[in-house]
Amino acid sequence: MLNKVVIFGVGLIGGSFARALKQAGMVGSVVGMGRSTASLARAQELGIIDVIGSDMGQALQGADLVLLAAPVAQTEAILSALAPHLQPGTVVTDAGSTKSDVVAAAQRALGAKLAQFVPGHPIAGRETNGPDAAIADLYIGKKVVLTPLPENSAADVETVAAAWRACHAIIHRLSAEEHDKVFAAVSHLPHLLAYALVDDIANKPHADLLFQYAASGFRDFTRIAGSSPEMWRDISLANQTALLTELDAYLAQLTGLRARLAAGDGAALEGIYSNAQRARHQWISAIEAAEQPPAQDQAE
Ligand SMILES: O=C(O)C(=O)C[C@]1(C(=O)O)C=C[C@@H](O)C=C1
Repeated sequence: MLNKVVIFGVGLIGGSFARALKQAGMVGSVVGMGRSTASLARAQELGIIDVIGSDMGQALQGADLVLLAAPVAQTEAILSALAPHLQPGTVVTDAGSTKSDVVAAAQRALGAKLAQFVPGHPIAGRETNGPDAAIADLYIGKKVVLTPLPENSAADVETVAAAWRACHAIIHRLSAEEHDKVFAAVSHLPHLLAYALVDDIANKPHADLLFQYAASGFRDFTRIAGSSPEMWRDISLANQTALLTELDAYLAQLTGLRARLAAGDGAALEGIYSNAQRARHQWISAIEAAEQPPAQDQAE
């Protein structure tokens, strides 16, 4: 049970965390902090948070857990502001989609209090944001990747893991570097590609005609281009190196596909499409199989 939880950023991610903890009866009171007074007021109106925090010292007083759920570029500023008020016994975690930059920011901002920061990343989201998008079941059956620091105590890591488990998430662990490589490939690159495709179509002189006929294939491929541009700008830059590596690999794939298309090499195209179709079927089957039994943590 967490008596007091402080959440920076009460949108989809932070707001859903608060809602899930409340639904689980895991939290006494939730204090919301953030840049947008309108969002904080709305979160309070919706019952997501109990109190709007204005004074950092007061907000952190007696807090068991602090969650940073603001765009990753704000991590260092938030941690620097809270560091002087951070008391022993308070555990800080985050929900950032990148981890190496977050760890570096925490090292700079927290200094001797670094041990109290347990980095994390819930692998859940939608293309909508803001407090109105927050739902209690966002994390059910979803993975949360923790990238604990050597400085963290096992008890603090467990505090964070237990909070996410109360949201019915499944805990995994990776190093920050592994995490950033993996998510560059399967999350950050797809977002960049979706934005690129929609931007490309939108900039064509006959865009209206194209959008008029775009159907479910286009909708499925580009759903994530409806996500927050600010959040994805920050993620792209924070994970620049790994994202560039994945983008280069993808460009090479496209160049190869282009050559085969230009050569009219149907067999080669079909070979690539078949390989992708097989891999996708296997991936979907594995997800469905994992969803069957009750949620279990990955062997930690
Ligand atoms: O489903 C979406 O809309 C998401 O963008 C979710 C998604 C993802 O890429 O899968 C995006 C960012 C988060 O860090 C984790 C999950």
